[in-house]
Order: sequence, then structure tokens, then C-alpha cells
Amino acid sequence: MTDTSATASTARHVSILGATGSVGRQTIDLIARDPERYPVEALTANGNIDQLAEDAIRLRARFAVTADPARYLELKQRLSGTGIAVGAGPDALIEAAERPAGWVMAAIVGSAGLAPTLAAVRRGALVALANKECLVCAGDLFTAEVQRHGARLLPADSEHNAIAQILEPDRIDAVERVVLTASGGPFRSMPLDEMRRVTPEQAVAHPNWSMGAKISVDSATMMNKGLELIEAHHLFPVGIDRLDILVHPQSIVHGLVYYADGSVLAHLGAPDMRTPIAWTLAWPDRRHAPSDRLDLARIGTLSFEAPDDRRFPCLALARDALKCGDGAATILNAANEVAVAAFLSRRIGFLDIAGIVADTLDGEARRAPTSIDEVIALDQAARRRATDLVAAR
Ligand SMILES: NC(=O)C1=CN([C@@H]2O[C@H](COP(=O)(O)OP(=O)(O)OC[C@H]3O[C@@H](n4cnc5c(N)ncnc54)[C@H](OP(=O)(O)O)[C@@H]3O)[C@@H](O)[C@H]2O)C=CC1
Ligand SMILES: CC(=O)[C@@H](O)[C@H](O)COP(=O)(O)O
Ligand SMILES: [Mn+2]
Repeated sequence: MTDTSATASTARHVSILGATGSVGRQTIDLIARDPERYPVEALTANGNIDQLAEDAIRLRARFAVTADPARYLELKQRLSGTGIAVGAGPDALIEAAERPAGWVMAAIVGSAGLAPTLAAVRRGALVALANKECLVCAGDLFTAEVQRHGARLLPADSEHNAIAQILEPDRIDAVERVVLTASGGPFRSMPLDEMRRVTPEQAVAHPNWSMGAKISVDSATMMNKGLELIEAHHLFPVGIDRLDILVHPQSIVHGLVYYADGSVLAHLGAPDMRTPIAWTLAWPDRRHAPSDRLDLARIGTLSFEAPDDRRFPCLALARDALKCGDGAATILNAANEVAVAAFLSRRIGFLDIAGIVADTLDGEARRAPTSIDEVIALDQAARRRATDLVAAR
């Protein structure tokens, strides 16, 4: 690595895994404003070949990859004569992550991001982590790889980014509580019976953030906050009992740390992912970002309430999975990915998502995975069971 202490005068070579998604595009928005500082090594996508090719050319990337082998020729054609190398499929995704960029944005959605993110970790890169699912599904085995290879995870998920900014690493013993805020999503105050009938269009209409479909549904079920609880457990070693969730509909306060002397440090910012992404890009410095500025006088009121586990059972499922250990989080995440995809394609109802996750957890034989290969095997077994449960609904 060449740039772990990049300063105002040094360039930081970057790669973006999941460059065409919501986080990927906002990362590109930042780096495209300062191309001299952020030369682009590799960009990856899945099906959005037009966007990938356009950005690869505009940012002079060296390598562009689609996860879908069937789209290889299309991408190659789009980039012919540009000098940009082209790849497709799982091995090419890993090659993109292995290329020598000091900073890598992990923004593929779902556990599909695990192998390429690990490839970046294994060469000791600075990894801006948006893809929470890879940390949830591989847990301690993932963080052990980070330690072993001297990599550094820079949390890009807004709440974890907030906590990373306010948690004093030498004062962990004096931390009473770490609190992640949750917007409550589009159905925060909807009666349970009405939730039964909500459509994918309603579920992806997040009140504060513009995000990909999968995480938007997770916010609507509040599984997103459950996944984030597990993510926080792996990023911030304060112990499960000191991690809490607080509903805050405005998404202005992103995280809080309660200290033993009664002090509470909070992180505030407009709901604009370019702020946490900019923090990871500039780390350990801080740099100007074009994000929305917070105008508290205009906002006027911030409100808070306790989460409702009865209407949002995914919260309890995730907390239980975290407490159980033994691969439960891997199963929870895999089943949730299958159930959310089924809901988005209208094969199950909104409330079935939690049901599929609960039934998959009940039915899957659990043995704590002892290697990444075992994580992948458990993830696939849980997907098969969840897929059968979807078909049976
Ligand atoms: N959006 C947000 O504000 C936030 C997102 N996150 C997390 O960041 C991650 C990305 O979220 P978001 O940007 O919203 O998601 P999007 O759905 O908008 O983007 C996902 C990206 O992953 C690519 N992709 C999809 N499937 C695969 C696959 N099987 N293999 C390789 N690449 C694939 C997509 O390519 P293509 O477009 O070509 O299909 C796209 O580039 C998620 O883990 C999410 O939880 C965390 C905090 C905030
Ligand atoms: C922007 C971000 O970090 C998302 O994870 C966001 O937190 C989703 O909103 P919810 O609080 O509704 O889950
Ligand atoms: Mn978040």
C-alpha cells in the first residue's frame, strides 16, 4: 500500500466495488470532482453496463468488471479502443479488488460482496465498508482477516461512520452505551394489519435516504437496523449488551455514545451519504465535501422514540441471532436476502419476510463456521431452505 497516510499533496488510488449503485455513484460523485487526487484503478458492476462503461471512460479507470459473464462481450465492445482492461465473473471481481488501489469502496449489495471485499482486505487495503452484509455473514472470521493482513475497515454505513467519529478508542471501558439511530422507515407508524398489504413501491420509498431497493426494504422491515446492530458488534468491541437502537424519524442524529461520566456524544449531519463516504476517502484527514449542510433552525425539532419489536420482528430476530452466535447471523442474512428478493418480485407479502427469516433460522442445522468456506456453505444452505419456504407460501 502506498497511501495509508495520504496528505493534501498525495494521490490516493481508488477502486469501487459496486460502482453503479447508490453508494457507488455517490462515491464517484466525490472522486470525479478531484480526479488528480483520486486516480481510479478498477470499477465493478453487475448488469448496468452502460453506466459502468461511461464512468470507466470518464474516470480513466484501468479495469472495468461486470459480475455477469454473459455481459462480457457487451462491456468489451463498449470499451474497445479505450485501453481499459475488461473482465467478467467472480474471478474478475476478485482481480478488481486485488489491483493495487490503496483505498477500496466495498459497495456491492449482499453477501455477493464477501469474496471481493475479502480480496481487498487480504492485501491490506483501506476498505470503506458500505456492504454490511459481508461483515454480518462472516463476522469474526472477517475481522480476523482484517487483523491478519493489517487492513483497515473505515465504516461508510452512516451510523457506524458516526460512531467511528465519536467513540474514543482509548476510553472503551468508560462507554456505557453505543446507540444507533433508525429512521423507522416508511411504515414507522403504520398499524401491523396495514403492513400486510404494502407494495414493493411503498416499501422502497424511504422517507430520508435515496438507496438501492434491497437496503430500502431492509429499512422498511427494520432488518437494516438489525444487520447494523450485528455490524456494530464487529466494528466496536463494547459488548452486545451495550449496543442499542433508538428510533429518530429525521435521520439527523446518526449515532450516540454514552460515557460513564454522564456525557453523551452525538454525531449529526444531513442525511447525505456523501458525508460518511467523504470521511472514509479523506481519512485520516478531513476534506471539503459538497454534501447538504445541516440547518437546525429550519428543521426545528428532532424527535426520538423506542423501537417497536412487535411491529418490526426483524429487530428481535437479528438481536437473537447476534446473541446465539454459531452461524445464526449468516443464516439470518442469507434468508433475508432471499425473502427481500421474493417480496420485490411480488412472490410473498411484506410480513412474510420476517416469517421466512424466522423459519429458516428454526430449520437450519447450526454449527459455527470455522472458515470462510464454511460461511459460504452455510450461506448457500440457508438460501436453499429460504427459497423452499418462499415456494411453499
Ligand atoms: N445506499 C445507501 O445509502 C447505503 C447502502 N449501504 C450498503 O451498501 C451496499 C450497497 O447498497 P446500494 O448502493 O444502496 O445498492 P444498489 O442496489 O444501489 O447497488 C448495488 C451495487 O452492487 C452491484 N451488484 C448487484 N448484484 C451484484 C452481484 N451479484 N455481484 C456483484 N455486484 C453486484 C450493482 O451492480 P448493477 O447496478 O450493475 O446491477 C451495484 O453496483 C449494501 O450492502 C447496503 O446495505 C449502507 C449504507 C447506506
Ligand atoms: C444511510 C444509511 O446508513 C442507511 O443504512 C440508513 O440508515 C437507512 O435508514 P434506516 O435508519 O431507516 O434503516
Ligand atoms: Mn445505515
